[in-house]
Amino acid sequence: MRVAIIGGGAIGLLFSYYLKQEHSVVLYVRSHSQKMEIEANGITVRNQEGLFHTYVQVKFISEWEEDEADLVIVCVKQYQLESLLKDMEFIHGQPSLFIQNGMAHLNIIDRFKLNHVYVGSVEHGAYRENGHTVIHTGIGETKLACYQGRNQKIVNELVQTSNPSFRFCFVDDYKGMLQKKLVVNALINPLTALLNVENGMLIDNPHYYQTFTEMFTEVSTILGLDDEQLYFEHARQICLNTAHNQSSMLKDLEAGRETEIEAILGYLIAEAKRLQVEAPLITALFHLIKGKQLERGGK
Ligand SMILES: NC(=O)C1=CN([C@@H]2O[C@H](COP(=O)(O)OP(=O)(O)OC[C@H]3O[C@@H](n4cnc5c(N)ncnc54)[C@H](OP(=O)(O)O)[C@@H]3O)[C@@H](O)[C@H]2O)C=CC1
Ligand SMILES: CC(C)(CO)C(=O)C(=O)O
Repeated sequence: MRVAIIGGGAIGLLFSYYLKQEHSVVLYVRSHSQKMEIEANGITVRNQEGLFHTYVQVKFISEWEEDEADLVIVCVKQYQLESLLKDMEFIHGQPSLFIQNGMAHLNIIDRFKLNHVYVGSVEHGAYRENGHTVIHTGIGETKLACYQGRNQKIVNELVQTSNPSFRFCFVDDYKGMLQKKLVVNALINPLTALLNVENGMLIDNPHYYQTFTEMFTEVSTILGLDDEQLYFEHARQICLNTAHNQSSMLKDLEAGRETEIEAILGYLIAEAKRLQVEAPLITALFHLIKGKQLERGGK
């Protein structure tokens, strides 16, 4: 399959490396220096087993040619999506997979009226060390679901990608899949970022855990979750499994980057308003994260 990957960040590099093993991959980046770096060094992945390299074709996003891919995997952050889709009208007709955390990207996708859309929930952990190196910190799987249109052949080709360190699995219910990840990110990311603690501390410290459970009550009410216990246990378990990780939001704040707070709590607050449900705790956390971003020179 011909796969186009947009964005050479942590996830874009990770997907490029693993998918290159079985597919034809073109990685689209926007900076000249990153293009040169990848052309010179290839892509390097570091995981528990060592350092691995591969070479992929790399192009500027401005060099996109129509019908160049069977599947476009969009690996930019949620807050970068709108301007990408505005600039790249030509990808609108192509089967595309969006892997952003949170659920706010669905509103953006809806506005652009794309034809064949898959959404994904990435359970890997990764961060970019430099323009061509990604550290694969946690091996999980990528869940895929159909959002608009359906081309089972494309999904099957990904599901059949056989590397045990990079599995895909198809799920029927896109909403349940995204909500499950949203609950995890809503409970873990803002609290760890504000408290400056590793994920496991939210369970170990009884005061933080109390807040974690109160946040869950608010999130669950907004999302109207049926099987509350299942969602709560899932989030608690991820916290334990990633006990020594720093959440992506904590890392973003520390590095002075914009966070994905709008995609996570911003989405939930908008839902709460729409449903006329009170959400004082997550609203406070939302503003505290926005405040921290401002303090560090962001928006
Ligand atoms: N990292 C992780 O472990 C996980 C991430 N995710 C999700 O994956 C998404 C991507 O995350 P991550 O890879 O960490 O983020 P990064 O910030 O590392 O990567 C985003 C990349 O997109 C590039 N980009 C932005 N706009 C454009 C554009 N118009 N054209 C071309 N490239 C563009 C950026 O380029 P530049 O470098 O030039 O700014 C950057 O390299 C997020 O939404 C996140 O929620 C989900 C699960 C785990
Ligand atoms: C699962 C978790 C919370 C792991 O840190 C994550 O997805 C993130 O940090 O964004």
